[in-house]
Order: sequence, then structure tokens, then C-alpha cells
Amino acid sequence: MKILITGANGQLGQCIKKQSTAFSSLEMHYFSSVQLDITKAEDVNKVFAQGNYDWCINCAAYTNVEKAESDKEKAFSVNAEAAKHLAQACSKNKVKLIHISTDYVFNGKKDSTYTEEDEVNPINVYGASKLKGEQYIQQELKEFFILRTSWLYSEFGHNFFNTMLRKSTEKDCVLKITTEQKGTPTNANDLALAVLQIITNNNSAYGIYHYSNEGKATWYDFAKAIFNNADKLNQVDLIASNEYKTIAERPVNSVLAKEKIKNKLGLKIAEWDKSLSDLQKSL
Ligand SMILES: NC(=O)C1=CN([C@@H]2O[C@H](COP(=O)(O)OP(=O)(O)OC[C@H]3O[C@@H](n4cnc5c(N)ncnc54)[C@H](OP(=O)(O)O)[C@@H]3O)[C@@H](O)[C@H]2O)C=CC1
Ligand SMILES: Cc1cn([C@H]2C[C@H](O)[C@@H](COP(=O)(O)OP(=O)(O)O[C@H]3O[C@@H](C)C(=O)[C@@H](O)[C@H]3O)O2)c(=O)[nH]c1=O
Repeated sequence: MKILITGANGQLGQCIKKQSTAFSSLEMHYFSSVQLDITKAEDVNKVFAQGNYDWCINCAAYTNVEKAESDKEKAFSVNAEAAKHLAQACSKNKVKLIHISTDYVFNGKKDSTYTEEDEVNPINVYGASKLKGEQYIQQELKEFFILRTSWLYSEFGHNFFNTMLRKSTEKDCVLKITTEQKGTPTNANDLALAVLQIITNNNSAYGIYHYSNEGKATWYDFAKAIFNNADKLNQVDLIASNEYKTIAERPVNSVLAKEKIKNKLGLKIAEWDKSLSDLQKSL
């Protein structure tokens, strides 16, 4: 099977590269943002017309939640308009699409886990742009999986996990970490494996699915677990805080319900804290 991966040098793209070594039946074709800018519809059409792909995994996105508030046009261009071009190219060339979306499509006011049927109502520009992308894909294409995930981290790229470990090397490190949001940290390597399993299982139960690791945490809980696993809790002054100022608002609760993906696609999902400690042991 021939697979096109966009945004290949981002965090998820690199995890897919790492995990795909165990999937010898897949012929992977990686395109970085320089090799294929998905906002350029003509370039997208050219790559699709030349490739004869079976699947496209869209890892390309505008993911800076803070910057998106003042850079709305760019966020919508990448996360919404370009997702539309991709879906149109997929439809025209009979390519199946796996697209990644976010827990930030929800407003966070629900006090239990979010299912795929729950009302979407984003409270920041990034979330709104990702929601528009989901809507375009549903309009343009039948054979798609949209996987909404949350709080991705890994050894690659820019994420909360790497930020915490980097800051902990600074002298007299004091970290005030918010307890105001509850969600699920998700190992991007686990998501990468899930994506590759969906492709190889050749399941045709297309649609929107939630995928995160199991369990829930605040960002403070997440930071504490990272430092505990790294045996660094006594090297940092870690303070639970409800005063960390941000430009973008985040949903207070964004824990995702995973029953649909487990039941319909048969995926097994690890607990967030176990997956985190396994990753840290392996690095
Ligand atoms: N990170 C997270 O916590 C979460 C992410 N998601 C979603 O998961 C997916 C993967 O995220 P993640 O890997 O963490 O994000 P990253 O920001 O690490 O990677 C995104 C990649 O997209 C590339 N990109 C940006 N604009 C374009 C463009 N116009 N054309 C082609 N490529 C482009 C970036 O390249 P460059 O660096 O050159 O701009 C980067 O390599 C995204 O859809 C994101 O919305 C969902 C929930 C949580
Ligand atoms: C660095 C830092 C952050 N925070 C807070 C800010 C914020 O509320 C929370 C997380 O901060 P970040 O900026 O790392 O994460 P954020 O950009 O909100 O992460 C989101 O990214 C997008 C792409 C998604 O799709 C989401 O699922 C989610 O992972 O922690 C602190 O409280 N203290 C700190 O020192």
C-alpha cells in the first residue's frame, strides 16, 4: 500500500516514521512542509496526480495555540482551507484520508468525557480552525478517518513534555503549572501506531473518532509525572497554580471518550501514565 504523509517533519510525522519500520507492507512517502505546502492547491493536485497513493495521512497543521489568536488567517489557511484541498484531491484520486483533529473543538464545559456525538463549540482560534477543517473534509469526502486527539507529546518536536525537560535544566528552575484544565496526555507514538493499524486493518467504518491515551490529568499532574519518571522532582520547584496567564483560552475539561474507536476499530489503548513512563525509560 502506498501512503502519502504531509507535514512529515512535525512531531506526529516523526513518530509515524519511527513506528512504520514495523509495517513492511506500507510504502511510505514523506513530504515535509518545504517539499509540499498543503496551502498550495496546485502543488497538492500535482503530487496526488503523480503518486497513485492509497492513503494520505495529514500530519500538517498550524499548532501554535497562542499565536493563532493573532494569526487567524494563517491558522485557517492551513487547518481549514488546506484540509479542504487535500480532501478534494483525495476524492478525485480515490485516496483514503486520515486527518488529525483536536480536543480543542469542545468548549470544555461538560463535566464528563466527550463523545463523538457531543456538540462542538471551540473557544479559541486554533480550535475553530481545526473544526472548520473537519467540516470541509466531511463535505468533500466519504472515505476518511478524522481522529480527534489531545495533549500530544513525544521525544520529537515542540510539546509540553520537551518544554518541561528543557526548563528543568535551567538554574534555580521554578515552574508554575496550571491545575485549571483536565485532559489526557497522549503519547504521539501511540497515536502513530493507531494510525498505521487503522490502515493495515483495512477497516471501512469511516468517520470521526476520538483517540487519546486512557485516564485523565491536569497539566500539573502531567509535569509532576514527567519529573518523577526522570528522577528530577527534587531538582525543580514545581508549583500547582491557577494563575498561569495565556492569550488563548483552553477548555477546562477535554477528556475524550474512546468507546467508539475501541469497539468499532478494535484498538487497544494504554493508560497515559504507563505510556509516559515507558517512553521515558526507552529514551
Ligand atoms: N500537538 C498537540 O498537542 C496536538 C496536535 N493535534 C493535531 O495533531 C496533528 C499533528 O500535530 P503535531 O505533529 O503535534 O504538530 P507539529 O506542529 O509538530 O507538526 C505540524 C507540521 O505541519 C507542518 N506544516 C505547517 N504548515 C504547513 C503547510 N502549509 N504545509 C505543509 N506542512 C505544514 C509543520 O511544518 P513547519 O514546522 O515547517 O511549519 C510541521 O512540521 C495536527 O493536526 C494537530 O492539530 C491534536 C491534538 C493535540
Ligand atoms: C509552559 C507552561 C504552560 N502552562 C500551561 C498553559 C496551558 O494551559 C497548558 C499547556 O500549555 P501548552 O502551550 O504546552 O499546550 P497547548 O498549546 O495548549 O496544547 C495544545 O496543543 C494543541 C495543538 C492541541 O491540539 C491540544 O490538544 C493541546 O495539546 O499548560 C503552565 O501552566 N505553565 C508553564 O510553564
